[in-house]
Amino acid sequence: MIGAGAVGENAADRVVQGGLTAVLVEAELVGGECSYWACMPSKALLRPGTALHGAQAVPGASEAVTGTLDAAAVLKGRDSFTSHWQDTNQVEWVEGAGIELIRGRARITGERAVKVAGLDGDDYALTARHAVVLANGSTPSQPPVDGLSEVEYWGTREATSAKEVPKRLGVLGGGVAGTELAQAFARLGSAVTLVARSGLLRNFPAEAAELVAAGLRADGVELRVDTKTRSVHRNSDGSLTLSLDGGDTVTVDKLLVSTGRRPALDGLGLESVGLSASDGKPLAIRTDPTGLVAEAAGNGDGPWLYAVGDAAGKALLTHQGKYEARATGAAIAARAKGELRGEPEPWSRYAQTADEHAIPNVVFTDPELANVGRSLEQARKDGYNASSVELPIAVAGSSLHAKNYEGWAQLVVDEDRKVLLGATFAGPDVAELLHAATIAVVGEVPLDRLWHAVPSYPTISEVWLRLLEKYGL
Ligand SMILES: Cc1cc2nc3c(=O)[nH]c(=O)nc-3n(C[C@H](O)[C@H](O)[C@H](O)COP(=O)(O)OP(=O)(O)OC[C@H]3O[C@@H](n4cnc5c(N)ncnc54)[C@H](O)[C@@H]3O)c2cc1C
Ligand SMILES: NC(=O)c1ccc[n+]([C@@H]2O[C@H](COP(=O)([O-])OP(=O)(O)OC[C@H]3O[C@@H](n4cnc5c(N)ncnc54)[C@H](O)[C@@H]3O)[C@@H](O)[C@H]2O)c1
Repeated sequence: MIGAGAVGENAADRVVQGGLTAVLVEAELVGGECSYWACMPSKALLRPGTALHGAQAVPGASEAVTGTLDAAAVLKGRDSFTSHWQDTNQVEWVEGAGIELIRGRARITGERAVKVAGLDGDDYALTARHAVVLANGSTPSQPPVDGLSEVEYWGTREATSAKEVPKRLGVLGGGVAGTELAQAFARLGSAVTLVARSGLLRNFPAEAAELVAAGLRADGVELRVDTKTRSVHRNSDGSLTLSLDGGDTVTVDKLLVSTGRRPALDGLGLESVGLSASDGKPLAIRTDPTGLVAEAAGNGDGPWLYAVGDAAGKALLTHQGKYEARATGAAIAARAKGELRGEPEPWSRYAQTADEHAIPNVVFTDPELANVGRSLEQARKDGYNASSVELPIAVAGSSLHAKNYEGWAQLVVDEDRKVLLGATFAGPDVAELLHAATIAVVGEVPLDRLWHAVPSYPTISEVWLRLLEKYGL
């Protein structure tokens, strides 16, 4: 396994559980991006603000919570969630799971052959008996903004590990990372301006994204959407000035650039197994449902090169990468034992079938945005005879949850089979509603049976009943 992030760890674990041996090669910290610079620290920065705002929205409790966030305590809590950027516990887990660890940077030198430049100064040449798995994550993209490469700016690593809260923070990019971190820092006390060349959270239904935008505005974030950033320059006092299309400028003390990520495929030696970039585009790979890399030399004769998680580029999310890793690890072990030949059955334990139908996504802003499966547009594009039903979330559970609760929900229905293709919820604390939708999509639960899944009264889940009623059940 090249890369000991959450995904590599899971692939190695499954392989060992399947009776094989596994070596994890890690160039930085065991646990990867999610543990130290992504999911965990960003959620640790967001959660205190959500808890405080949640209490402030409940009459009776709001009178008791009249202060603001303690930024120093929030940063301290974040430090604890990242184990102070030490991977001792994760290394213990790896050893306990019977997995070998080599610290160093790996590259592929041929079929089943990996060379590691060890952090101890030694080189290691490894030959896999069965498989090599790319689980080495993704790298941030740098947008083509004049002057950006000449100034110091924050990526998500610097933002999630920040030791201080900047007075003025600029955020470039209106995706998930930009939106979450803009709100986290606004609530910690920064004056935040978020510049997005298109809208905010464009991959989600507009009604849901608009609720998040309203939440950010309420926290004082200045949103400059549909605005291109032309250039950036550094001023003599160290601040940075962004020049926007239309002539406006924004001056900030720190600039976070969060304009997407792509699989980290450069410098991995993939050209040695016939995989190279063409037409001036970055190298891209395709994987089958077991994670097997298409067109890698030798994969046709005896499957050996797999990619999972961010490196595979199907879904840049920890939980989905770990799911891919479980399927791939199981497939490698089964192929080694001759229990699996060719492609596996969809929805079997060797196949990453949910990647095609049900990727759950939560944006941990306040309000939250939670989504699984296909949007109406995607469903129609993919050839489904799809319809949708949507509603504001206004049930007894939501009105009890917070004063002036505002939320929105949508179900996307396959009209031919009368099953759900997707669902979206936006509103305070809707993330926990998502798994019910994921189960309904993965289980292809017929709507007339879903009707019998009665939501408890008074919970926010009662919106399910309202949606099904509006659909006509
Ligand atoms: C700010 C932010 C917040 C996020 N929040 C969430 C969230 O809340 N929920 C969620 O599901 N996802 C979230 N994500 C996405 C999530 O972090 C990734 O999907 C996840 O980390 C991918 O795991 P991975 O194991 O594939 O890659 P990584 O975690 O990147 O691990 C890859 C590992 O490979 C190592 N490596 C790379 N190249 C080599 C090499 N040549 N040799 C040896 N080792 C190598 C790296 O050092 C790294 O440790 C967030 C991302 C960001 C940026
Ligand atoms: N809660 C979560 O699960 C969570 C949180 C943060 C990040 N992530 C994952 O990490 C990955 C990276 O996050 P992200 O927000 O950087 O990526 P993203 O793909 O979600 O958003 C990137 C944003 O940058 C914009 N952009 C791209 N090029 C630009 C340019 N040249 N100028 C201006 N804007 C530009 C895009 O329009 C988009 O709005 C995502 O794939 C996401 O799935 C997940």
